[in-house]
Amino acid sequence: MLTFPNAKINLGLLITEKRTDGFHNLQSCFYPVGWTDMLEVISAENFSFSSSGLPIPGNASTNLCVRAYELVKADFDLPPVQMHLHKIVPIGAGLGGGSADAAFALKLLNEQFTLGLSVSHLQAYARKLGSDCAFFIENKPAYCLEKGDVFEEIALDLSGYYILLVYPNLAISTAEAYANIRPRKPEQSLRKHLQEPIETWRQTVHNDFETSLFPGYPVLSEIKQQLYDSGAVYASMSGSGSTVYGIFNAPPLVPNQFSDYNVWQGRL
Ligand SMILES: C[C@](O)(CO)[C@H](O)COP(=O)(O)OP(=O)(O)OC[C@H]1O[C@@H](n2ccc(N)nc2=O)[C@H](O)[C@@H]1O
Ligand SMILES: Nc1ncnc2c1ncn2[C@@H]1O[C@H](COP(=O)(O)OP(=O)(O)OP(=O)(O)O)[C@@H](O)[C@H]1O
Repeated sequence: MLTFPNAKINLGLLITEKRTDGFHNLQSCFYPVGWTDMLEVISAENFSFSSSGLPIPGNASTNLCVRAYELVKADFDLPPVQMHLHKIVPIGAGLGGGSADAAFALKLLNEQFTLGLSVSHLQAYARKLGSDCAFFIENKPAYCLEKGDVFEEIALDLSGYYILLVYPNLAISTAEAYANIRPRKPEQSLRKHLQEPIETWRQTVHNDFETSLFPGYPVLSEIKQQLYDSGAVYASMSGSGSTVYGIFNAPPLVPNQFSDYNVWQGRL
């Protein structure tokens, strides 16, 4: 069976407090985007995992797809499988790519081997693999709280808009980005701002990681400015970086300045 784990963007991201478990509570709207990896799982004599496309740092045995398989296998009599991941979504990019691979592996195993796992059961497995993972089980726009793994409905429909994602070939580790952040209680409601017209977001919808990362990586604020100069109605860094995205009313022309970067554009 073949599946296409997609990326996400964060529309606003407030880091509100450090938790006693070392993680941080946040508020953000997660929104799926169409930049995808490819993951194939077929039954086999022995278990194996391979990957192609972008090189994935670390040992294959710790790949999140393998960890997803092992997690389910601990509870179910899963047969051996051959897993192949073709990695396209940049890594250390704030796009949740690894988390999507893990969540889609869980969903695929559930379907392929008719395990009968419910959405909440799949989300419980996903939470064990990473904070961003649970979002990708339902994979629909959601207002996220706590570690980013507790969801509230949000009526937000950006279909009709276009997005340009710009990864400046700069991997930022999520753990390091969090280590340099100063949490703060929100003064205004992100949820309320997101319900207002997108043209107002430039003034009201912020990603707290921009404050801590932009001074050290000026290329990020340059890309954001170039996106606005190219006509974006809203532009921001996603997650803990380094991808910066712009949302447009019409398909954008990719500025020449981005020719050395890994870019993706499509409809929202
Ligand atoms: C920045 C975001 O992408 C926003 O959507 C996520 O919060 C990151 O989620 P993720 O990549 O799934 O992160 P995890 O793999 O769970 O954690 C990586 C590291 O990031 C830090 N971390 C992550 C999530 C969170 N809510 N608080 C944290 O402090 C922790 O140091 C953790 O060890
Ligand atoms: N399937 C996978 N895809 C990407 N990275 C993976 C995967 N499995 C394990 N990893 C490990 O996770 C690390 C990347 O984690 P990190 O959270 O920084 O990036 P990400 O998954 O691209 O998403 P984000 O930047 O949004 O958190 C890689 O360096 C790699 O060691």
